Amino acid sequence: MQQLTVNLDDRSYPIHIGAGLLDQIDLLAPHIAGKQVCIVTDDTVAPLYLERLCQTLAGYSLLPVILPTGEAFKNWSTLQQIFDALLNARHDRRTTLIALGGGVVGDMTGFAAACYQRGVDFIQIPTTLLSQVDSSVGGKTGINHPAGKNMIGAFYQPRAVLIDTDSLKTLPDREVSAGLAEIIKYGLIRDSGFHAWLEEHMPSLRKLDPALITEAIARSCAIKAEVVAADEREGGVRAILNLGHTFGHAIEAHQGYGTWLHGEAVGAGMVMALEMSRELGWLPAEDCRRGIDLIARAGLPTAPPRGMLADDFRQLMAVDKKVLDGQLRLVLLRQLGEAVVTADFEAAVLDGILAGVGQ
Ligand SMILES: NC(=O)c1ccc[n+]([C@@H]2O[C@H](COP(=O)([O-])OP(=O)(O)OC[C@H]3O[C@@H](n4cnc5c(N)ncnc54)[C@H](O)[C@@H]3O)[C@@H](O)[C@H]2O)c1
Ligand SMILES: O=C(O)C(=O)C[C@@H](O)[C@H](O)[C@H](O)COP(=O)(O)O
Ligand SMILES: [Zn+2]
Repeated sequence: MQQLTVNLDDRSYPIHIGAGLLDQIDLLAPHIAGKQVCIVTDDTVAPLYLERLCQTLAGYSLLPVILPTGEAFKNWSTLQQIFDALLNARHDRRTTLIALGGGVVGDMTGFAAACYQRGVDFIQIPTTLLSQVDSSVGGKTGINHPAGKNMIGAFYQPRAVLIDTDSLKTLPDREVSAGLAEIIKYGLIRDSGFHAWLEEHMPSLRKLDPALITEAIARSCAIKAEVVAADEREGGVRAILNLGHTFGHAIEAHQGYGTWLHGEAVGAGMVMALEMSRELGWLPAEDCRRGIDLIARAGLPTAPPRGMLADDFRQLMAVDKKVLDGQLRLVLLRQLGEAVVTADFEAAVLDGILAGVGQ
């Protein structure tokens, strides 16, 4: 088992990574203050892992809450189901919420924990590759709005993150590719050596080779933990974790949440960001080609959906959370492994990128 730490002073927390961790009560118990535990999951993950987690937590008073699966349900009415269950079962301020599932369950459980009785503890047990390398770490929680992704939420850190790599065995290939999008992101924004390592091992990573995927998870979590520790509430550098997301979130909202997976939209969005960085004369053409090749080799889309027009992008990108005083800011690359967050680009270059969409 490996352990990393997200360093945030008195709110620091461990990330445990290994096989079979779902059975290890000693990793969970230190982070559960009271007797009440509410396990939030979805109706795909529940039949796979809920029973096992309940057995691990047999000494506690357990309240399972099973939400409908998918991005389309990351909204107010699903969130309300969590509050209803907690109130009906008289959970008090010492309750601990546990998110057992992918990023949708994690984001909603974290937001519920941030709001319930003005804040209770929560633990992340991520079960998708994407949630293991990204969403379970860093404390961004929230729900979608029809007008834009993750528009309502809070920064609220978990007490611990427990990554059981065995849970990946049941993950569909399409979800593996979606997770690889965020892994590729880390190399592109922060670590060219990691990018080269991913180029070398992509076929085995897609097959979830146990040693390699564990290393990819640990390296990804280490980068995310470092960026979050430097800038918890995205006042500056944390925004580099948004590479491809301004385009990607627009794709998700335009297509209808859940039609394109988050990771797929980020894959296509990163291609747009890479191409824009090259067109600005910042990113060498060879680096751009390598980035796009790796995204394609991960089984991800490299172009936005047909039929999504430049104006669709413009409208949805205008509500991106990085927009300040009406000015769009994008995450772009100077070279492989070095990202910048900037509004300082020629509008014509973005026009050129958007002129190519819709075909
Ligand atoms: N908070 C953050 O920092 C952050 C970072 C990245 C993404 N996100 C959010 O995370 C969400 C995407 O997360 P996701 O890709 O995990 O999607 P998801 O939660 O929808 O899970 C994907 C699918 O896999 C299923 N599943 C989960 N674990 C499984 C397993 N072990 N075996 C089989 N099936 C399993 C789920 O039921 C679902 O159908 C988006 O809403 C995105 O905005 C948040
Ligand atoms: O943790 C972050 O910061 C990220 O930006 C990680 C992203 O992968 C993730 O999709 C996040 O939810 C996007 O945040 P948002 O603030 O753009 O909604
Ligand atoms: Zn993301």
